[in-house]
Amino acid sequence: MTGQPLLSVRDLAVEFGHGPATSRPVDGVGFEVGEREIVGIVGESGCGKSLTLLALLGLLPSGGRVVNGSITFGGKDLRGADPSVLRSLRGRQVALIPSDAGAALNPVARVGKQLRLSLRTHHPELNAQQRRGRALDALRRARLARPEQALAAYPHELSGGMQQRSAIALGLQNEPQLLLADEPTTALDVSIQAEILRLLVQLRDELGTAIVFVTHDISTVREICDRVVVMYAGQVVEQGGADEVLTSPRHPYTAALLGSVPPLGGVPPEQLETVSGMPPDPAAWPGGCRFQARCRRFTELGEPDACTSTWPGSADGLTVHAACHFPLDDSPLGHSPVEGARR
Ligand SMILES: Nc1ncnc2c1ncn2[C@@H]1O[C@H](COP(=O)(O)OP(=O)(O)OP(=O)(O)O)[C@@H](O)[C@H]1O
Repeated sequence: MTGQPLLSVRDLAVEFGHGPATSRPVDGVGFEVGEREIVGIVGESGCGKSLTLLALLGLLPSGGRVVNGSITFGGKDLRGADPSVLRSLRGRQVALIPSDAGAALNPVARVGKQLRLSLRTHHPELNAQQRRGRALDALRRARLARPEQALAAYPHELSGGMQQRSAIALGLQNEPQLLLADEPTTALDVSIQAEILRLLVQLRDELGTAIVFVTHDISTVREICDRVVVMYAGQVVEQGGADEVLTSPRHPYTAALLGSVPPLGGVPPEQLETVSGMPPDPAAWPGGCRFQARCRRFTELGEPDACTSTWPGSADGLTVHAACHFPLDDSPLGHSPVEGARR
């Protein structure tokens, strides 16, 4: 990344509950997103990916609060920002696309009306005809085959893929600088998933929108992301260029995650690796490295004290190399010394 990042997150922490019932599912997350960059946040279910995105926009679920860290977007501090500032930012400069397009679209309003309403909020200077034109353009840009028809349709009259394209059109029609996409393809068929991923890359190329793409599926990161942030148990354990991290992972967790997907372009092995065991509980994080209980390298090295006593990441959460006391060397992936158990 050259120059100032568009988005900079440092040491972000989110808590729920109080007293002994306090949990901290996001605990010291740091990463940056440059202009026009596609950054993938990847990790198993429950590692804190969605909460990280929601915290950026001040949209945490009830009871959730940001208790530490900084969020800077376009040079402005978002953590301390007034709710009205965040409201005007959302949909205009930053758009959020959830995994379930149904959640982004109002089921009782025609798609065209929803697009026009959002335009009216963010571009009051446009007249009705201009709004209709812009809405149609947004649907065309999202590659909806029959945009006029989609404009007049209720969401339930559209297929899952068309709904997701409409949600993308809604998110991108105000040409935001940053798009936050939370598992935008999980609810879709595999062939449609690939089309939506291609669409996101095309839109970045056409509009210059930076994208933070959240997924538990590391193979989609391979396809579209410039950089990758690997999260485990509320923390960033590794981040860097997607090619570098995915071909030469340094954190045993990244290597184990990669063992659970077929090799790119290669013949899938008879059995995929999986990461054995369960992640720890956000209400009772273990000391030291949180991956230790599932890490084969920890066992192979005779359970070194460092792993149980000290967090190996950086203090501001911006772990560029692996947050591991005994990272893997730079040998290309193939036979990682740390693999999950066989299924
Ligand atoms: N409303 C809530 N109240 C309390 N804890 C919550 C709440 N929402 C989420 N959590 C906790 O935060 C953890 C992280 O949730 P988050 O949704 O960010 O995970 P994720 O990595 O996005 O998972 P997934 O891939 O399944 O969406 C969860 O495991 C859960 O323990």
